[in-house]
Amino acid sequence: MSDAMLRLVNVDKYYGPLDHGVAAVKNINLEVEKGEIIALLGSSGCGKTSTLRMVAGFEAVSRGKVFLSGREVQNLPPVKRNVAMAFEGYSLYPTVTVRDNIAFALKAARLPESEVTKRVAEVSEMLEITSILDRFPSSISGGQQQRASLARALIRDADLHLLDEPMGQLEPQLRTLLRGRIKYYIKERGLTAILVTHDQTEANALADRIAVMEGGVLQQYASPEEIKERPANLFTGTFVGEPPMNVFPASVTAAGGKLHIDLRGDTRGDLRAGLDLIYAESDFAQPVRERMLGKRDVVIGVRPYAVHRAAQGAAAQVVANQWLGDQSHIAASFAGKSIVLVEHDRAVLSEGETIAVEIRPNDLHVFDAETGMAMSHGQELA
Ligand SMILES: Nc1ncnc2c1ncn2[C@@H]1O[C@H](COP(=O)(O)OP(=O)(O)OP(=O)(O)O)[C@@H](O)[C@H]1O
Repeated sequence: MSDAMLRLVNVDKYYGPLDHGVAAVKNINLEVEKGEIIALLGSSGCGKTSTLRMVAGFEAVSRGKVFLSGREVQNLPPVKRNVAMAFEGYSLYPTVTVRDNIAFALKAARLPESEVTKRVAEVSEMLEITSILDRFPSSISGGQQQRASLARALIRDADLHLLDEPMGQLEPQLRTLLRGRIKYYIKERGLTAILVTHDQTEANALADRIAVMEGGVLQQYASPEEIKERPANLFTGTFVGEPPMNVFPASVTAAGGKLHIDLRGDTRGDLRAGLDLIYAESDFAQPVRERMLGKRDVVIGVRPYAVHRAAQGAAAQVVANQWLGDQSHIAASFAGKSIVLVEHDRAVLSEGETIAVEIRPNDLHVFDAETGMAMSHGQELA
């Protein structure tokens, strides 16, 4: 057996009868090593909170096993699992001050007074709540309550820290500041944490590995870089990355030493239909080429920052050009759909202007149109 801090083995969650109720989590397998920060990332209803609550013990596991620090815990109540939690709605005790709320677990564990004082000061400074320590929960804002609740969880010695949207109520500037500090705090103390978020920037900034979920199914579990560079399927490819990956249904054929990637246009509206991207066969490594040719229907994906304007490119008409202060986002009609380009300089382009865009072989992600699974990334097989 591995010595992972947390191990989920074939875990299902049904609300209602097994196999017939609402299937919120389907056959999840996940391992978290000691000292790791993991983000459960996905859109609303994908099952991330249900997963976290099963680990905490607030929701019963319908099927499968949960191991924490080597112990099988799925039948143990939350207090027996040695996990610390900051959950939305997991409220502070209203009758004691913020300071006593934060210190509660340490006092219960009979830590020396000086140690409690030191730790409360550290975590409060880190989360910018020192000035409200003597207030009662009812007299502080939602964002302050959230930080107090986070402090109460982070201060604890526990095998695992579970944080459900811990910064959901904070304004963007504060979130950005605290993200870095929370990561440092967790890493410095060697804590192991699972964070639930629907915010990919937060997941990328905080997590060592991201578990991307959709429809109750774990889609990919990998480092932020790996997920960006080698998305396991079309869902992960288009869900992670901002702006999202451009995707085009296509078919691939070879003739006369050339590889034709025929992007099938969407012929509705006044967008142009279809476009044939032509490459030399030798532009692609043989295994990649063979895999592409072996499938009738594929989906081609290319990240917005990998779409370049070039003298010899395929025609696209600019629909919008936005300067965001540090990069330009250009949307253009292309191959009967639209394509987005990101450029680091301020692009001087007006609506309706024709540009030529180039998509390099090394930047192509190819997915199986039928299953959505990745087939290749650039010159490597998936
Ligand atoms: N108590 C419940 N009873 C019945 N169905 C539930 C219950 N809690 C959650 N669900 C359903 O289970 C699925 C997964 O919900 P879950 O809360 O785990 O998703 P989530 O990804 O955390 O979403 P959010 O970000 O909106 O909290 C959803 O379809 C949801 O409607």
